[in-house]
Amino acid sequence: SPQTTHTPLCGAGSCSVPSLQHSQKMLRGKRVIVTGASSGIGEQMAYHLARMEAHLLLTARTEAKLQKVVERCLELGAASARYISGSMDSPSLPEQVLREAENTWGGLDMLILNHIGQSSFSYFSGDVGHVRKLMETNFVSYVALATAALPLLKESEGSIVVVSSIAGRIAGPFTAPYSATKFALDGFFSSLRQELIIDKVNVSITLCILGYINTGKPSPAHSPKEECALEIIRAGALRRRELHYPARAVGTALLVRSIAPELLDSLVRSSYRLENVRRT
Ligand SMILES: NC(=O)C1=CN([C@@H]2O[C@H](COP(=O)(O)OP(=O)(O)OC[C@H]3O[C@@H](n4cnc5c(N)ncnc54)[C@H](OP(=O)(O)O)[C@@H]3O)[C@@H](O)[C@H]2O)C=CC1
Ligand SMILES: C[C@H](CCC(=O)NCC(=O)O)[C@H]1CC[C@H]2[C@@H]3C(=O)C[C@@H]4C[C@H](O)CC[C@]4(C)[C@H]3CC[C@]12C
Repeated sequence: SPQTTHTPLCGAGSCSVPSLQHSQKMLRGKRVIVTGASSGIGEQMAYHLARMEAHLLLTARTEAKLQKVVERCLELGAASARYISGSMDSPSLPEQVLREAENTWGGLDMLILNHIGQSSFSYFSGDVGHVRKLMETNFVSYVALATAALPLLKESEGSIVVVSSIAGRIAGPFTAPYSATKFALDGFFSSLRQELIIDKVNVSITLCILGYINTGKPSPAHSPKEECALEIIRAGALRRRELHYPARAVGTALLVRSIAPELLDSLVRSSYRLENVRRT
C-alpha cells in the first residue's frame, strides 16, 4: 500500500533500513508544521526537528512561549523557524496556518497534529459545553488542518501525523470528554487513510497511541517526553500506520483488551486510588 511501499521523504537512499540516523536524515530541509509546540511533547518534537535541520512552523496559544521555542530551534540548527499563535477552537486558524506555510515555503512535507485543549482527570461533571469545546479543539481542528494541508501534501507526497492516546483505544474512567475526542480521531483518520489508499494518493497517515508520558517532574515510572517525541517523528518519517509508545505497555493493554475486555476494564478500574479523584 502507499503507506509502506513509497517513501518520498527518503530521497535517494534505501529506506528499507529504518535506522534512527536514517529517519533523522530524511527530515533535513523538510517543511514541517507542529501544533501544540509551546510545551510538552510538541516542544520536544520541535527541538528534535530543529537538530535534523527541518523548516518549522509552530503553533499554540501562548506567544511568549512560542517565541522562546523558536529561538531555541534556531540555535539547535533549524533550517528556519516561525510561529503562529492562536487557539485551535477558532475556526479560521487552521486555514491561516496552512496559508502561512504555502506563502513562506510554497509547500509542506509533514503535518504533526499534537495540541490538546484543557481537560481535567475527574468524574464526568455533566458539562456538555466542555465536551463540545474539547471536540472543536482536539478533533474538529485536526480535521480542518488536515483538510487545508491535503493539497500541499499530495503535491509533496508528504505525511500527516496524529498524536493520540491509549485513551483513544481503551476508555478508562475520568477522561470521558478527552477519550471521546481521541476515539473520534481514530475513526476519522483511519477512514481517510483508506480513501487515500483507494485513490492511490501517496500521503501517509500515522496514528500515535501513547501511554502516560512524563511532561512534568522527572519520574522513573513514566516514559520520557524527549524519547516519545523522537519516536513520533521517526514513525511519521517512516510512514508507519501506527506508533505504540511505550511499545510494551500499550501493546499489552491492546492485546488484553482484544482477548478479555472485561478483565482489562476491571484491571484499569482497580489501578486508581479513587479517593484521590475529583467529583466536580
Ligand atoms: N502527556 C501524556 O501523558 C500523554 C499525552 N498524549 C497526547 O500527546 C499530545 C501532547 O500532549 P502533552 O505534551 O502532554 O500536552 P501539553 O499540555 O504539555 O501541551 C499541549 C499543547 O497544546 C497547546 N494548546 C492547549 N490548548 C490549546 C488550544 N486551545 N489551541 C491551540 N493549542 C493549544 C499548549 O500550548 P498553549 O497552552 O500555549 O496553547 C501546548 O503547546 C496530546 O495530543 C495528548 O493527547 C497522549 C497520551 C499521554
Ligand atoms: C489531564 C491531561 C490533560 C491536561 C491538559 O488539559 N493539558 C492542556 C492544558 O493544560 O492546557 C491528560 C492528557 C493525557 C492524558 C493521559 C493519557 O492520555 C494516557 C492515559 C489514558 C487513560 O485512559 C487515563 C490515564 C492517562 C495517563 C491519561 C491521564 C490524563 C492525561 C494526562
